Amino acid sequence: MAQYTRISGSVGLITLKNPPVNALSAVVRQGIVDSVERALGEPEVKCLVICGQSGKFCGGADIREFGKKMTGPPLIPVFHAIEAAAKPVVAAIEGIALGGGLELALGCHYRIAHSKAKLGLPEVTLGLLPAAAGSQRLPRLIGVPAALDLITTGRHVTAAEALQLGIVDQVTDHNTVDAAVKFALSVAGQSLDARRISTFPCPRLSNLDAVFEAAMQKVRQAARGAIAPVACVQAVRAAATLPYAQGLEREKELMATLFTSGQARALQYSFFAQRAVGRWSMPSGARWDTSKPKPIRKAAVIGLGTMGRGITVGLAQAGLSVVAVETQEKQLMEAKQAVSGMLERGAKKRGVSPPLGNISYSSNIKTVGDVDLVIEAVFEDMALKKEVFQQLSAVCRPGTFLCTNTSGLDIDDLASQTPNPELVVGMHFFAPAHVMKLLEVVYGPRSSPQAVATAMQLGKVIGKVSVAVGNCQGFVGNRMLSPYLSQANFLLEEGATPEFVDQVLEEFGFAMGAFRMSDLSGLDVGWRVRKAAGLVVPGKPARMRQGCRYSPLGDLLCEQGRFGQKTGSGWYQYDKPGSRVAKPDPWLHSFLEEYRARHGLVARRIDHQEVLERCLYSLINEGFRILEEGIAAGPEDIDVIYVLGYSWPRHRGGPMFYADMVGLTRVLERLEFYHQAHPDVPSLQPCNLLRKLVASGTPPIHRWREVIKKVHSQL
Ligand SMILES: CCCCCCCC/C=C\C/C=C/C(=O)SCCNC(=O)CCNC(=O)[C@H](O)C(C)(C)COP(=O)(O)OP(=O)(O)OC[C@H]1O[C@@H](n2cnc3c(N)ncnc32)[C@H](O)[C@@H]1OP(=O)(O)O
Repeated sequence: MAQYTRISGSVGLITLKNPPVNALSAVVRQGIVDSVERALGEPEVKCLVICGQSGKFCGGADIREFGKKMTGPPLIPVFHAIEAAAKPVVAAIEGIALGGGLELALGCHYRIAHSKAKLGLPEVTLGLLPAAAGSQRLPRLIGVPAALDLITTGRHVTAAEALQLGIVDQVTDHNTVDAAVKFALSVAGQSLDARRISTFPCPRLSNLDAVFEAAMQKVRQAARGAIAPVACVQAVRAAATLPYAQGLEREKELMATLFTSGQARALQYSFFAQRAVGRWSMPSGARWDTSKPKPIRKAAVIGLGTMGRGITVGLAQAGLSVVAVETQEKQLMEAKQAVSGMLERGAKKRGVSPPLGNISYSSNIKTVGDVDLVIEAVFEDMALKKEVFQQLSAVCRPGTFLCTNTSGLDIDDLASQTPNPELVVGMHFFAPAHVMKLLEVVYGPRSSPQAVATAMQLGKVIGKVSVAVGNCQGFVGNRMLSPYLSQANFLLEEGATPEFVDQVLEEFGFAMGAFRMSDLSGLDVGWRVRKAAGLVVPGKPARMRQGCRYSPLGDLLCEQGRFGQKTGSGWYQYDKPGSRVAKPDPWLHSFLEEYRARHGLVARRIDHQEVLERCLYSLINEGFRILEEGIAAGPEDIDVIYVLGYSWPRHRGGPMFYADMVGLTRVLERLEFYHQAHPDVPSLQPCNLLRKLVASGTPPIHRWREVIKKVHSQL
């Protein structure tokens, strides 16, 4: 609702009340209309102030209303009524003014913001555009280039930047509502002619076409097929070239296409999924709301390779004390220098001082005796990790949580090295660990709910989106990647090139195709895993292993020292080791031809559809297996992992959401088709849960959990 009160005798105060973020639901919109009408009708009231309760101005339109029948007054006329008011209306912005929240403020005559407030038009991140006149008012207020930046990226700006841009009129460190009331009283009675943004001409640009061409090129490059950023540029162009009323019409037209699009659905699903994963649960019944995390003040990181360094930076930046341990003195010195550099660069970006003093470096593992939690980040080798865990058990004080940053090793096996396996969990970071948002928190059968809650909470403290997953080889992300990469390799055997497979996957929206990504991560990583699993038979590149089809192509490249970018060659060639520009490699093409000839394989024409379906549906099928086994609690967990950790295009929601969009029946049919053609590839065999979902009438994704529960109860 919106509450109307009179303060200081002559100020009408409208307070938006809709926890948690005062979103503009139908009731709130109606409340604003009623309150404005009332304030304008009261002769004693000289001015109005609009604020939000609990220190939050407004988080925008109520996203939960999208897709439902619209009720209540639409936003545009509400904001026009405010702008047209004959008495000054001041927005008192505390906390947030986002999307419709900022558009509401732009409808007001003045804006006062608290210094800690954040403002922005993030609609583009939800597959929309600021269609409550934001795309028309903002360029008129701050000019086209700045408006294009804010609207196409959706980035939030601080109050200081908002002041500099001209979005707000004043910033205060004190009580914002008091400041707004004082301000409103000071301007009461003055003409409002120059305060109605919709009447402003859009600031002229001499190079208008060039500016919009450049903006369009930039968004198309960054958008990976997303349509909202393009529509945002078109809407701002309308503001720059058309009278306000016509610009509004264009805004409406563009919004109409976006509003019902699959991309908007996917992005809004992704928004809620990212929040839903915080409400984790384990098959044991342990849950986020019944498991209390222990506060972590001091942590240790063991092993200062690339991952350990990034984790140390993340912890220190979040204000924790960190003991960073590396037993090799030379490595320790190098790591210290690298970590300090990372902290300094990060601090410079954020305009703060680097938290160098939060870290103490040591070459002795005994120095971790007084920490609350340890993150082991040594080389991905089980024997080495076990040794470290035995040492940690001897030196850590009782109750210390022992976490391992493994990307797929058995958590339970590691836990068995300690007298307190309940304190052991996996914390699978993604490189670069101080940048990537995703953290897989892996629980073993003996991990305590408190250990899981603590790791999940620590992830949040260091700015990660943490997803709790069960223990299995590769956990969720890497396990699903395995059939995807296998299919990509099989396609090469059958006639495709790495460039073609990557092109199809990149057109779908991945930042990098399977081969470019493998070259970046290092081909030796998978090689080591396959060796440990007994799959690599040097000198004998047979195409079957353990009764299933196997492609030794990756192993053969590794045997030649082609590990990807770092060695200057892999699936592609690079100018020099470490170079990032992948070029098609004639050597690889002849290598593939020779390989096919040696194995009696005849290259055939493979089309886009086959590449996409085989790579994606095999990955999705593994996702269903993961749900069936209870390794992930719901499809949202998998989708968040893929969007944040594996560059799955956000506007496609994630693999499980994509399967829902394509239609489960279609996914099942195509898997059946490909499995018939490749009966020796078990990952193409549709899994039980997928069949059950189709048999139970293909319920929409938000109802899959009901079927999963039934499957679990039958196991
Ligand atoms: C045919 C044409 C039809 C046209 C129809 C036109 C209608 C629209 C017209 C105009 C365009 C206007 C569009 C918008 O305004 S879209 C919304 C823009 N706003 C945002 O994108 C903000 C989204 N929220 C956030 O970024 C964050 O939540 C936050 C910064 C506000 C707060 O962050 P934090 O403190 O970390 O809390 P949480 O993120 O965990 O959120 C708490 C809780 O609140 C829920 N929530 C947040 N924002 C909204 C919202 N705008 N609507 C509904 N619910 C919201 C969030 O989901 C959390 O709840 P939980 O999921 O249950 O955990």
